[in-house]
Amino acid sequence: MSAQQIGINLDPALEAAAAPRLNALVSDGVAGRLAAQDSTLWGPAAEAEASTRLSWTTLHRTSRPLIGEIEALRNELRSEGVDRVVLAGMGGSSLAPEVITATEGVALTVLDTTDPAQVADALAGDLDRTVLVVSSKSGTTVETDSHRRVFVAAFEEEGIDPARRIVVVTDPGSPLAELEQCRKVFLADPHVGGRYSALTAFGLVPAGLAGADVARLLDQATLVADAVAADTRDNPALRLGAAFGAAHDDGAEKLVLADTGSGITGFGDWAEQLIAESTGKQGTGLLPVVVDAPDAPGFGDAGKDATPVAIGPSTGGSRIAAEGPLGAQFLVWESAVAVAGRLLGIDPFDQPDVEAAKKAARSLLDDPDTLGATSAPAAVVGAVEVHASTGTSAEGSLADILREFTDTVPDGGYLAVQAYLDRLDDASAALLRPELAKRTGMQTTFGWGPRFLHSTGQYHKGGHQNGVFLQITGASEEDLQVPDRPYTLGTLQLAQALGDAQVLADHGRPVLRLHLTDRAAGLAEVVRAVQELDR
Ligand SMILES: O=P(O)(O)OC[C@H]1O[C@](O)(CO)[C@@H](O)[C@@H]1O
Repeated sequence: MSAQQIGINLDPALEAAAAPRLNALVSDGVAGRLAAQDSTLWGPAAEAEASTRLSWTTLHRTSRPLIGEIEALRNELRSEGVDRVVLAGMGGSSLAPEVITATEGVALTVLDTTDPAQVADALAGDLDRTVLVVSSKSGTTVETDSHRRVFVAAFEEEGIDPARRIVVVTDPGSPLAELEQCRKVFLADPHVGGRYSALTAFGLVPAGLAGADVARLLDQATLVADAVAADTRDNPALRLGAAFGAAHDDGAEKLVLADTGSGITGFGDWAEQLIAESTGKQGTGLLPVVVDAPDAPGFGDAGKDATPVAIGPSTGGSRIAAEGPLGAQFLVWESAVAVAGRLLGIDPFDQPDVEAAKKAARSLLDDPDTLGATSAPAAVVGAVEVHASTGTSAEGSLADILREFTDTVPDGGYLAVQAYLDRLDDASAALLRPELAKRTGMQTTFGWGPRFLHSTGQYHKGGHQNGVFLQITGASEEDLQVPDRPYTLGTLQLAQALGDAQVLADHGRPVLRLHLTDRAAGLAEVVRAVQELDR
């Protein structure tokens, strides 16, 4: 493979619009300065944060010693018959290993949910063969802490010593770094933020333990590293970053990502967090819209507010196409988003609005009565309870309610579907994205809660304030108590939905929550109602 194998193709109009930005980036020496970890690239306000966030530019070299350690532990575990890997981690602590293993066809069970049924499914796997990787940079993320607690209890119940079956990935100094009940702690480089951590221990340990060839990823990144560090007009990261900046400034702030035959599985979900959490702040940013394929609604028919981006070869509808192997794409996209941050005038390394939703969820958990009161429905239609925030109506049929609600999306705005459900058993909820996009003609995103809170959640609150939010929550047949905590997973899941809805409403954004009292029947009713909408 040569560096040329990572190609960024732009349509001629975007190429022309990006050219002045590309020239400025080259003459400012941005690529070389980024490779040298110059924290002044994003202005004085961002300098302190950036000075502890740039080690990702050299991970293709500095992560090498990890490979042997991972291999040794994998061999040890396998010799004990432990070959099923479950990963507990949110956002940057699970998205990279998920795409790495999916691309290689290697099995990895990812827990980035508080849905009781989805967690129960992971617990129902063969625990005799299971190792749990607990990944958290901060060591304090509530979802990951809950997963660890339920797995410790389940291991103990089966007579399995949790200290032999838990592997930790965390930053030095985090509470998890001190965890006694674990087999091994991998300390990651603390000078890399979660969404830039694909080639640190956060990406490599779970993927490598599951059986992925992680050395190859580092090789792929190495082959493109010189091109990414070069202050030249054909630098793929500068080209991609300049195109993002030009598209944004032209009003096409949404990046519609579709795989066009890249050979990578699920790259959009990883890129979604990188783009949204890095750029969606101070009322600006790039909104990633991940779609199933180039023929999905929103891609080929994108309007002036959106840029169709092919992951893989260009297609008729794409304006940007990024081709190359996964390890190279990680480095190119991380660099491009950092460059776009400079062009947009924001700090690409903080996530100032994520904390607000966490805080609101925490205070709801502290006061379960409020949780009960907030969940009284404004209307009930079959198996669907309707909860509307100020400014949205709960009158008429489900289709009427949805029609009136989607009409509140402003010109050039977007509709976000947020499903706090089981992404395996309730997978059909994802159909709502193409259905709504097709019938409303609006850019529509879809996210599983609480996973998206660590991804597009930052943009929703911090980015362009033109989103309208459709939450779907559902009753759980069985709930799971979180050991030594005063809440169940189901309560936590609801508090997360209500907490985020509260913060969105505080930002003046319309929120409609549909609660499914019977998940299958309720989902079918919602899909039917959406199908009654027309443009
Ligand atoms: O690794 P941690 O500290 O558990 O955090 C998980 C995720 O939560 C966030 O900090 C904020 O949502 C992400 O940036 C990060 O990837």
